[in-house]
Amino acid sequence: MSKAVVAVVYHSGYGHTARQAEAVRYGAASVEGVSAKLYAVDGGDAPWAELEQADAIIFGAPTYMGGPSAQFKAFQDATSRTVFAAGGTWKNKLAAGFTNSASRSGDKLASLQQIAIFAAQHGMHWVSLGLPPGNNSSTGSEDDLNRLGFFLGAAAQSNADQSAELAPSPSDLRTAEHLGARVAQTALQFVRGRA
Ligand SMILES: Cc1cc2nc3c(=O)[nH]c(=O)nc-3n(C[C@H](O)[C@H](O)[C@H](O)COP(=O)(O)O)c2cc1C
Repeated sequence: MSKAVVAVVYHSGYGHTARQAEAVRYGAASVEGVSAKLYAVDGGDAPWAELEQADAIIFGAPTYMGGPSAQFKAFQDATSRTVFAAGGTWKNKLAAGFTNSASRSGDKLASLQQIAIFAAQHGMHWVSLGLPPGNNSSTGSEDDLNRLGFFLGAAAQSNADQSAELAPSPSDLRTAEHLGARVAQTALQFVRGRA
């Protein structure tokens, strides 16, 4: 049976989004037949050849000032030359996104939208979160999966006064794992369907 490769590319300034990224990778790797690898970026350098081997790329960044961090944006901008102008080498790969910030909203949606548009510019197929919103009823709680109620990708919230050992919350990390697993399962369907 064919196997699928999932890459998780992220930036994290202070470690919180790194924990979310590791949860995404863990979820993807939990799917049999899938290998998943983390790639931290901090500007315009990235392991381009390795990313080209991936069947799916999951992008993640902290939300800074209402959008993906500048370091992640520099990575995105670099793909104009290394991926787009190089022949559109990410076309027809799967894509998904995640973001983390201090406020429950914190304008995270703007970051996910920006990442989804970026994926579309590369001709990638966007995979949504695929979970109902949690914590939106009288019986809901902060422990619910997708407690922040996003559809486009996985969201996490890290209290501004807590270190990355304490935040994001366990429910946000489980939500991130779910996204990784969903992308991995979809990648297997694509890889095996093409085979
Ligand atoms: C420059 C900067 C801008 C920020 N802007 C936002 C924001 O727009 N919304 C928000 O909720 N949190 C904002 N934050 C808080 C971060 O998103 C939050 O601390 C996050 O956990 C950082 O993730 P990291 O440790 O992976 O860098 C900002 C933090 C910094 C340093």
